[in-house]
Amino acid sequence: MKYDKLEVTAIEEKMTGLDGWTLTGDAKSITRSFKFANFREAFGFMTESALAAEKFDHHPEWFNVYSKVDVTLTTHDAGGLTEQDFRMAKAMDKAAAGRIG
Ligand SMILES: C[C@H](O)[C@H](O)[C@H]1CNC2=NC(N)=NC(=O)C2=N1
Repeated sequence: MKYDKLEVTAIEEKMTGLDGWTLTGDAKSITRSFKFANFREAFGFMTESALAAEKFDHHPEWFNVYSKVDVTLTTHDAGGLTEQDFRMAKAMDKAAAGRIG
């Protein structure tokens, strides 16, 4: 499935409904830093996110150190943001809910 790159106006509208995420200066990706109580919780979040990534065929760029997971979402195939990134952001928020330390 091919997803179209979103226009800046559509991105800005979507950002208003997405708490905690930041649009990067080039408007090609969104980022969020998740902090958990410990590594177990962080890895649980990553495991649940990985299953969502496979389901959506959309994979995060992420960097984990102990209880922190820094996430960047972008659609490599489109060279920017698509519906897939916002779908994945919501799935990751859901995976983090109740786990935030
Ligand atoms: C073949 C496969 O569908 C593509 O390579 C998918 C896999 N996961 C992906 N993840 C992300 N973030 N961007 C993509 O463009 C992408 N493409």
